[in-house]
Amino acid sequence: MEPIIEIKNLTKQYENGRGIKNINLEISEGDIFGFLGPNGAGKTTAMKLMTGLIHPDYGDVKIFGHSITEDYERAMAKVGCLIEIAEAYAYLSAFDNLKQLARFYPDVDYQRIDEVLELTGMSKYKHEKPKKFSLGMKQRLGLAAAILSRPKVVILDEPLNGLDVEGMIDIRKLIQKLADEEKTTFFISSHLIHDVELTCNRIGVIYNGEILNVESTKTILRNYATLENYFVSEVERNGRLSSSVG
Ligand SMILES: Nc1ncnc2c1ncn2[C@@H]1O[C@H](COP(=O)(O)OP(=O)(O)OP(=O)(O)O)[C@@H](O)[C@H]1O
Repeated sequence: MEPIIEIKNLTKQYENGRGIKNINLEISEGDIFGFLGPNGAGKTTAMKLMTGLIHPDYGDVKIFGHSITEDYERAMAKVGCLIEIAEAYAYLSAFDNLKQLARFYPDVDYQRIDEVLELTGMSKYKHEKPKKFSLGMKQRLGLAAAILSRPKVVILDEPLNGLDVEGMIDIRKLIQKLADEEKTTFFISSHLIHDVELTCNRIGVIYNGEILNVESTKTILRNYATLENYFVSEVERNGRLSSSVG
């Protein structure tokens, strides 16, 4: 089966020398891929490159076979994303925010707006304005916006930021439901080990701008019992490798 997202030799170095180096990944249809790494590992950088918000120094990302650098519109046609803080018009209601976005999609009607508000637990705040929302409520609205057009691929940067336990469970269930029932493919970054373990079926560990390993959650749990053990082991193994090389 052709991968839905193909990342090849993706490299971006900021002026201060930080960034990501030579990332290679293939994501298949219906995967809930967890991009796990500590603060500053390079997750947001990779996701900004994947969604064309910044340009790579080297390498490319293909989504449904279309290059993000050469054929941006086609590559992004079936992609929904939420990168960094969810932006919304502070003085428009949650519903009106989504209505603004819906203008770009001919087949998104008011019923669909209500549907995504319901799916993300935001129906009761439908007529309230984001200026009064908590971080968790803004995240939920951002997620509602990301899935509004029924995208086949959803790219989410730290989607659980600011959510309480109930919120995390709700959003996890929503992600799994969309992956199961609609074969939506998810690419999710997180530094929350426990949540990645519960949500994702494949996991890539990123550390210091490089991918250390990619493995199915099942295999990780069979061999290491917990994702935390695996993560520590991968980081240590890599540390030893780089020190022995250096
Ligand atoms: N615009 C920028 N200019 C210079 N350096 C940057 C820039 N953006 C990010 N960096 C650096 O690149 C590295 C990767 O940052 P990035 O935001 O991609 O990490 P992250 O894994 O998303 O971290 P977090 O979990 O904290 O959001 C960090 O060392 C960061 O300081």
